[in-house]
Amino acid sequence: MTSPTLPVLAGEPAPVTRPVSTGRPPSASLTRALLRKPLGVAALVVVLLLVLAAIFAPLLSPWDPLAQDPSVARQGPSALHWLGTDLLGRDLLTRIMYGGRDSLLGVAEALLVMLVISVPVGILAAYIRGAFDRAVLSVIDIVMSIPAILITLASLAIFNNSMLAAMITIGALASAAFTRVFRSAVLALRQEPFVQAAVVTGLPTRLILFRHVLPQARGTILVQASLFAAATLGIQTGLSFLAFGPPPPAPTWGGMVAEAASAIQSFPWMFVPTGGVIVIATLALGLLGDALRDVTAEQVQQRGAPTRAVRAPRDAARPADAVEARRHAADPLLAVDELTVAFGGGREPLTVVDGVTFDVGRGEILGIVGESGSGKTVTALATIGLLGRGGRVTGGTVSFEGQTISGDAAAMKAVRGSGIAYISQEPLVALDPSFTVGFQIVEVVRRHDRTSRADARRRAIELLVSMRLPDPERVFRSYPHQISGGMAQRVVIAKALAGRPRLLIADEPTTALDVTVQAEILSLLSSLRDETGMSIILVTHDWGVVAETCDRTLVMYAGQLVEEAGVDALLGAPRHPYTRGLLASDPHGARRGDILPTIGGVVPPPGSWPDGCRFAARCPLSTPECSSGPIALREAGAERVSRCIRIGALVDEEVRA
Ligand SMILES: Nc1ncnc2c1ncn2[C@@H]1O[C@H](COP(=O)(O)OP(=O)(O)OP(=O)(O)O)[C@@H](O)[C@H]1O
Repeated sequence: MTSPTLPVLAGEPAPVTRPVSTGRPPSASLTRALLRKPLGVAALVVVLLLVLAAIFAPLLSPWDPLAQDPSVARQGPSALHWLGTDLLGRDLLTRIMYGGRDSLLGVAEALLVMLVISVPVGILAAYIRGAFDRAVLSVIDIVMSIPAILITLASLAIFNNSMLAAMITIGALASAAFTRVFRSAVLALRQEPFVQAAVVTGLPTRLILFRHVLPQARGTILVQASLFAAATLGIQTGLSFLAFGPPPPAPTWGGMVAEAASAIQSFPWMFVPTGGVIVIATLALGLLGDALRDVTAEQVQQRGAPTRAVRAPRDAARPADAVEARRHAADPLLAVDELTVAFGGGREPLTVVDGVTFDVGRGEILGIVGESGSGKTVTALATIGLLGRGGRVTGGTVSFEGQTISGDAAAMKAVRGSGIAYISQEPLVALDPSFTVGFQIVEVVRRHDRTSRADARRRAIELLVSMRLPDPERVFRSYPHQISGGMAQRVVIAKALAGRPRLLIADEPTTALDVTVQAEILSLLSSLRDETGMSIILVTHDWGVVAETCDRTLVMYAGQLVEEAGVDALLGAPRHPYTRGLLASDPHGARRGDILPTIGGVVPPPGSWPDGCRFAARCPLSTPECSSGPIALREAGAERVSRCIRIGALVDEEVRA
């Protein structure tokens, strides 16, 4: 018999699920995956049979569970009594079926209380964070330090042996540990691109939680619910074994085992069916939980690791660069001033973007280029307040249409979706797999236009049409996994445009697409700018994209802006050796048979930046002066700047070439 101890964390938290492409609505995929596990199916069938037998006991059994008949007492299995009779001649199978009502109902009560408390509190704590999260964590610590079994016994004493009171107490106390599990699951989900994409389209938190976060956490919830039910069944039967709960002659599983134990020498058979049903029910619930956990883990593996690992080398202490105030337009749409971003908490956060200043004019397409790790994406994400966990703006400001939005959560929220929209390089992960494309666009249209469902649907179709999609109606009805990468990127752009943003930040929007589709998407972005006057920030590695699409370009290196110029000027005559090196190694300009030049060495990682020019170690023009101290940005011609003190040598080489 299981001793009555409270279930705490029933195993490792299951990985959060995000269904993968299976050709079916993802809501069905967890069930279908479970049905492919024979042990999981067997466990599910056993649980269902036990529940049905308990519910329909009066219909299924011809015997009265309380009717005694001493003439047939202590009998083994027979045609009349399939599992035999007990010490007073009552049919054992009938009593087991009726007894299941009390035990299974008790488990259901505790489960309900546990879920009602822990799911919403865990999800809200992870999503809202801040003071609420801290308060929740403190309460969890306090509740988990309370000796649960004493409180359960006390509640039985206070409420006159009421099993309902005991089960409510167990559910409430166990909810502390499960709140922690669900909180962790949602913390991981918060980083998922489709949740971030929902945030960036300006959807309210309530909607994001119920439509996009809760359905994805269902795998974790189901796993924990099954494992908790298995543990609670042990407690419930343990309590009835100890004569808590309904008094004899009412049948209870624990009470029947106690009766069997009293006659273990004279009638050992009675122990087999009465103890057996508890063992089978507990095993089935446990196996069901295990199968669900396997299924959710497999789904997570299939979709790959969702978020980037945090790197934490030490940051070198450096004096701040003197960045000149530069404005290309009198009234820029977006003004970013000395933006500095760091990751990691504690006393030594790691700076990854360092004093970046730039504007975006109205109707302008601004490119941001640089090698991997130079800080392009972090700059773009910080602009719209979407830095992941551990990332924060540690200096500088971001202003949109003259209003400072950095450090002002309400202003940032108001601007997202309708002022600034964001699209990432992986369109498929930016779409919630649980909903059709149409539903997701309509949701954003309705949020911003506050219009009827029919009007929102019309506008969603119009948006899909304007994305030059071949069969917009079909795409509207499709789930994200049913469309190609190119179509998905158009859908993501349509969704981003649903709020009529004035600025679109496109982070490598064509990287995951094949060359033809890349060209189509870029031409689509250019014509959107021409037709709507929308500004665009285009983060890219590709000089071809810059040449064809952008008006002006920033070159970033090791967290800094190292050159900024109009595209023609930059491509024609770079004024930083890094830009020149990047252009020389561009495969677009290479001729067949030529060996493509590369820049020797690697970008120094955050935390290892030198005090002087960060490119000096890789620069063919560097002199000792380059490494003597921080290099400030300087004018390098009309409306262009460069962070290089060797511009003269660069120009000389250019003239000689
Ligand atoms: N979540 C994070 N935690 C810690 N460091 C991070 C995180 N995200 C980015 N970084 C670091 O910030 C620096 C800049 O990264 P970022 O993604 O902005 O570079 P990038 O120029 O956009 O590169 P890529 O072209 O490969 O996307 C890198 O050194 C990166 O390791």
